[in-house]
Amino acid sequence: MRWSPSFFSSISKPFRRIESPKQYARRMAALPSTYDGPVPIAVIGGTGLRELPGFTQVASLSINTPWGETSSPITILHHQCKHNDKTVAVAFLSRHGAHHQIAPHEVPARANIAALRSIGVRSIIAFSAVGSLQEAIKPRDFVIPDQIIDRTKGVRPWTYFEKGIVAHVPFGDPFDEGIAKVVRECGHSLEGDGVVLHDRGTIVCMEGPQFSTRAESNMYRAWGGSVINMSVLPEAKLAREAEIAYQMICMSTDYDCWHDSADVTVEMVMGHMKANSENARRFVTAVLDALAGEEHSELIQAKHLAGSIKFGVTTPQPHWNAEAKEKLDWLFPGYF
Ligand SMILES: CSC[C@H]1O[C@H](OP(=O)(O)O)[C@H](O)[C@@H]1O
Ligand SMILES: Nc1ncnc2[nH]cnc12
Repeated sequence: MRWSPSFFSSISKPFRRIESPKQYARRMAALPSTYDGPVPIAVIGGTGLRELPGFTQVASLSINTPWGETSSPITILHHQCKHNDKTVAVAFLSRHGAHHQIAPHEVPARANIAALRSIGVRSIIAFSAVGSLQEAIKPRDFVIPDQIIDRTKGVRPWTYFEKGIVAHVPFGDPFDEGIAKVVRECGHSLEGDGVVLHDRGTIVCMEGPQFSTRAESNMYRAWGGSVINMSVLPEAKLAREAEIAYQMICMSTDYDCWHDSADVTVEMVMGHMKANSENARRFVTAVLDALAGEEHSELIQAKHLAGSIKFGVTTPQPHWNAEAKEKLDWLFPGYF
């Protein structure tokens, strides 16, 4: 069997021994633990995407935030751009941990987003395995969602503004249209080459970890849902509060349970992820190539969001709780 670099590390190398936590820790420890250069873009990997093979790992950062530790070390990858031969640094974080040991409701999203911001990240491309709620969105199709319906149950911490400092941010368009436009162009450039892309869609974020009942699945369809996952929230809300441009790329892995075909199982999700791994790898590479272009330098710095949170804070500064302020100062150094 010929070996080829694979996007989904463990599942797509069935004959390779699964790396133990100790071996992973040793591999990470061998990398430098600091990185000096700018890192404006991050990729958050989800189910089946725990690393980004094919990119050179140059550092592994362990960042402890006021909201705890991140899901996994943040690896810094060097990416050689196709168009201008420029090398860009990209941060990578595995949402469910290096060994998929973190359940959707346990993901430390506040720590993840805060840590990424602390190293300079201002744009996030988040990957997710999703169930399809529409016949036209077939397993292995990609969807670039533009709306979200929140069906989480309030068990996940979802804001940085609490305990004495109140703020409200606009969330009418939960994803970043500027980044989405680039992502859609990249997806379309790969069409006809095995990639099928749906430009828009509403993603339902359910609590999990159990999949939906058939009645729920049918209700989400009646609401106009296109796809369903367990992880776009609170990630997208926290990114907005942190003034980070955020866009999710969804890959359909099943028809959820509303469909006549077999009910969704983890095996089904993993099977489709594995089968489409090369397309997903090409998609993310194309997006990173495009975003590295000079014409997108303001976009990836999220200049359009910079300073926006200041208009959302309703608590007058003299009344701020000292502990809450200390945490916010970590997120926004020198800002307030
Ligand atoms: C293993 S199926 C359910 C699981 O898959 C998705 O994960 P992610 O969004 O991180 O790719 C979904 O949200 C659930 O967490
Ligand atoms: N059917 C489904 N429901 C929720 N999350 C999912 N992730 C992948 N498939 C899913």
